[in-house]
Amino acid sequence: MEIEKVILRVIEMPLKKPFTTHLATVTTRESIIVEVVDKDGLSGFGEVVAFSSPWYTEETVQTAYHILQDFLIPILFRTKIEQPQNVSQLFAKIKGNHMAKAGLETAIWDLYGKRNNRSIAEMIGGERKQVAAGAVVAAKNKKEAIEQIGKFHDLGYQRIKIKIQPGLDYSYIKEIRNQFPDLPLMVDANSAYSLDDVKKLQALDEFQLMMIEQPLGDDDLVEHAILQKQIQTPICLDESIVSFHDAESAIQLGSCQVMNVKIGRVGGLQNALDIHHLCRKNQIQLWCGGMIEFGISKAFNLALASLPGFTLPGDIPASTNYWEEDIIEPEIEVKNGWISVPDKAGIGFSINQKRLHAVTVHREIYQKRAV
Ligand SMILES: O=C(O)CCC(=O)C1=CC=C[C@@H](O)[C@@H]1C(=O)O
Ligand SMILES: [Mg+2]
Repeated sequence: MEIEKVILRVIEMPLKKPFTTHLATVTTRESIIVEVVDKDGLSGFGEVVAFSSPWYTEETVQTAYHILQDFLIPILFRTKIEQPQNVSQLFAKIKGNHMAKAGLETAIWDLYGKRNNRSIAEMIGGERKQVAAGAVVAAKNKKEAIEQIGKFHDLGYQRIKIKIQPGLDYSYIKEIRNQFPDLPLMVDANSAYSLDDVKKLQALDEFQLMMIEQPLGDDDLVEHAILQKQIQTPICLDESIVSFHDAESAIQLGSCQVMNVKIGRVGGLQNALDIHHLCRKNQIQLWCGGMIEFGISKAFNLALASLPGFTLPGDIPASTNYWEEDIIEPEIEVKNGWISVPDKAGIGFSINQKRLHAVTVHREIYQKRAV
């Protein structure tokens, strides 16, 4: 594949409702949409899921834009890409910046799929034709959260994830359990606790939670292994797993029983596949995490979640959960708690060019110079 042109678009869209965690509240989502164009004029699309500020990882829209423009795109123009599986190695000499790398690497996966008339799911070995819909409730207060849980429950979502922190945990979950005793429920702490809170976290064992996501430090593996020996609830890691090596170390240490895989956080689809194969071999359950992202990234999440090792519902809601109108068509729909995995070429969705244009706040074209 000869990439002739790369187009970077910064897009901005308000969320239908604020997304609140103890770290930050997201009301407007900024992302970079990456378009790679080959010599025949065919386009592939990827999405950089970094936020506008470094509250989840150290990356931001600005840092990712800089790394793409000044390093990754020039590397791409100097190299003939045989297949998308090789792109992550191509970027290996650039340290970190996983979301910037994933945005470009996934665009190349989409282009390759379109050129060869193969869906992403088919190219990566996906087996499921539909994946379970899962929702995240990140409301600003308990009352609103319980209302949202009721709505998702009625829509048939197969798992609800809520945000917890010290002071918003035991009584909050108890209230939810009183109203929804059998709801498949998990909690995400985004590193709000420390080993001083072991007793608080042990108390949550009474609620039959599916898992507790990232209770401790966002770069920790050792303390999570210590904690897992002291609580019944399975620990799931998110922020701590940014590479294949982290996943290997977490398994060796016994830091978790479940992992949330996000293509952006681990630096691309191939890295996510490598983690999938490792975790399958080591009986670590997986689910596909979300990044409050748009339909291009969610399309890759659908393909990833169709793999056999993704045994738990992920953060995969309908497009209408966050957006008045998504940038893909058709939009992602939940039917009786399930979402179909597209089997059309590439990401399997068309780009809603009118909507993409309407939400684009900055656009730049990078042309491969004739040598
Ligand atoms: O994309 C979704 O539907 C939810 C995403 C989500 O829960 C998160 C996105 C980014 C940071 C966190 O707040 C949280 C997570 O940690 O998984
Ligand atoms: Mg998380």
